[in-house]
Amino acid sequence: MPLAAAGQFRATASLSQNLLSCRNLISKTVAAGAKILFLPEASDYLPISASESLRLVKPVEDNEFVLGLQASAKEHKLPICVGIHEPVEGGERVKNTCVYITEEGVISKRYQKVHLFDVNIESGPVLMESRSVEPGRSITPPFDTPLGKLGMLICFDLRFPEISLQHRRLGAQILSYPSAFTVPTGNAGHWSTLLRARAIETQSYIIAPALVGYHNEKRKSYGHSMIVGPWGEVLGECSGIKENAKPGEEDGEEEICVGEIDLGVLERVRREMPLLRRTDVYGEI
Ligand SMILES: O=C(O)CNC(=O)[C@H](CS)NC(=O)CCC(=O)C(=O)O
Repeated sequence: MPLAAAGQFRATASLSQNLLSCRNLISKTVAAGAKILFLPEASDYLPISASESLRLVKPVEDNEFVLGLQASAKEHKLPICVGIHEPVEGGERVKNTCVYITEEGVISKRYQKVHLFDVNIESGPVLMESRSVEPGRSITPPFDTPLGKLGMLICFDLRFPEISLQHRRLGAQILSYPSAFTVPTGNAGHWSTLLRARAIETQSYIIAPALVGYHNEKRKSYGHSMIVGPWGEVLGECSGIKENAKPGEEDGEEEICVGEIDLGVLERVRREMPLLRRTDVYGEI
């Protein structure tokens, strides 16, 4: 059965350093024999502020990180699905997107994050993503990949079951959630609980590559990249941020986890437990 890989690393504001980390993840993916590599949200750079993001953002044609990944995808005939930033024309904000790079090294699909992470939690985190990011307005319908039909979502989208159910209705078999999950929400169990819930209720494979460790003085991520099967079982998981991690330390090793994507298992789960909606009772959600 074909394997999917989810890659995990500690992104910084350096595109060239992040490319080196991702190239290392590509080598590990090729060595493991996996057929697609999924990389986290904001793999190109994790900015310390909105102004740094505006300074670093470039169209994909000029983005050394994306161009580097495209070359590697082509070299290894390895499709790569990766979270990046893209400019908004004449705007003061950027797009938080996920692009699918084919084994020919071509960007064939793109999704712009629809739900933005604006939170103010007393015990942390305080993040206002909408200050620097323009929200997307549409779903990218599920499309064919060597592993099955893929629906692309991003991080905070994970908390909104409606969008994943819509992907299922449109034919998705695999949902990807490239992420940079915060440590407090991860520690509260939200990450693994929500990923497994989305897998169980959509009866789909969930692939969730995540950033890990300290990105700068102010920002750190939870890690625990995960691949979950349509029965809710965790097929592969990376390690989490170290308990005593400090900014600037090499606390986020590059790591992949893999999972077998077996569409026969998926069809069986869907056949054995049909989830027929009672929209006559509660309407289409
Ligand atoms: O685009 C960038 O620069 C990076 N983007 C992110 O890190 C985003 C927005 S701040 N992070 C999340 O959505 C975390 C959600 C989360 O942690 C939760 O739902 O609990």
